[in-house]
Amino acid sequence: MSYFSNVPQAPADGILKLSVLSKADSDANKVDLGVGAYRDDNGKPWVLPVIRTAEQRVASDPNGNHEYLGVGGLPALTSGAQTLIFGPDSPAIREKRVYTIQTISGTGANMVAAVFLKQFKQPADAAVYISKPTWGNHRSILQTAGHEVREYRYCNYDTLGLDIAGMLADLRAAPRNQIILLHACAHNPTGIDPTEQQWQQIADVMEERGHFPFFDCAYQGFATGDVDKDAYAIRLFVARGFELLVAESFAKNMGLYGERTGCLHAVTGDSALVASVSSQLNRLSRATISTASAYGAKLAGTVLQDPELYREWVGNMGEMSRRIKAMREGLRDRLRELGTPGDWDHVARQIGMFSFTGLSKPQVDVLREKYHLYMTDDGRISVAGLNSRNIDYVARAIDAVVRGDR
Ligand SMILES: Cc1ncc(COP(=O)(O)O)c(C=O)c1O
Repeated sequence: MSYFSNVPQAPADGILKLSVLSKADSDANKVDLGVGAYRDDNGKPWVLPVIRTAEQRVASDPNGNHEYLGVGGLPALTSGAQTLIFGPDSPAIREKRVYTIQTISGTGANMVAAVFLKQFKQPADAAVYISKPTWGNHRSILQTAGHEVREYRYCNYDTLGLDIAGMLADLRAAPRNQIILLHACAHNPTGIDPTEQQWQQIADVMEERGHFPFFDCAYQGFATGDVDKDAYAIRLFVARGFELLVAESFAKNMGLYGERTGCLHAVTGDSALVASVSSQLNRLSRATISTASAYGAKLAGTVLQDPELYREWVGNMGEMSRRIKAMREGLRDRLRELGTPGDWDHVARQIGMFSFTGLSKPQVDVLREKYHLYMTDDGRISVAGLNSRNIDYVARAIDAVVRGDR
């Protein structure tokens, strides 16, 4: 009998399966609205112009690019990332209450946070609460680290808006001192974020119940086009005195998908605790990956540290965000023109890279099989995959399935 005979087949990852199906489809009309990667109007990956400049700078580095960074990562990245998340005037940075470690993109940051929390959470049996729905990998990461995972209500599936009453009720009803995973901005998969006032309500309930905030920030700059506005929730929680963790990814907002560049930030209430917290995060990193990779960190670090490149980056993101908004409004307008049954305003109202269309699994299947249009089974589309050449086709295909095409 094989040593591996007790290994069951793992459930397929929805997004990866979709991307395999889409790659294998050679139809001329194919539209891939699955993966959340930024595309240009020709459907090709868009390399940010500022990253092209950073590439030239890094290539001319006289010290070469193959040096080992050492545990903790590249200081230019970790310090720049700290300012980006917490703001230039952050009390937590000024009072030296933050430790930042470089990670393998946002996924690695989530995993280091999950393992750290499993070892040190108080109480030891605290569960981690995730939004319903959330990024599919959250549950997998948290369970792999050994956490009990529970859900709080988030999406109102009738209006495709935020179920703030349900969310607050679930955070209130949870036992005290639980860990609450929150999307900092541009919620994946729904494209629905709390307003500033709703974030304050969330903070009120979390404070009342002693919950610990664990922010996942994978799309800073994608919600409003402004990195500072998109950090509102995190900065609010810090200003209100919460201790917290933030997982940060540069995959989307710098277009560094393949470089796997990210950070994990820990904010403590007391600077004296940073020494022990950082020693444990360094140990976890050392035990799993030693240290994250250098090249993407140098690119992102260069952009974050150079005021001129930083301004250019903000401009690039503004451009991305305007294009996504135009595509959202374009899709809504076309569906309205076609008289497609249903209220499609939510597509324009939602934010970030993703939208919840409200289409059903059977409708999603017909769109894929008959129209070569790829979206996840829950009806989520990556708006970044729309462009001026495919948007009419997408609207007509959606119109057909909504009217009952099978
Ligand atoms: C909510 C959320 N968190 C984290 C990630 C991790 O991204 P990456 O590991 O590519 O940085 C993603 C990517 O899809 C995401 O949507």
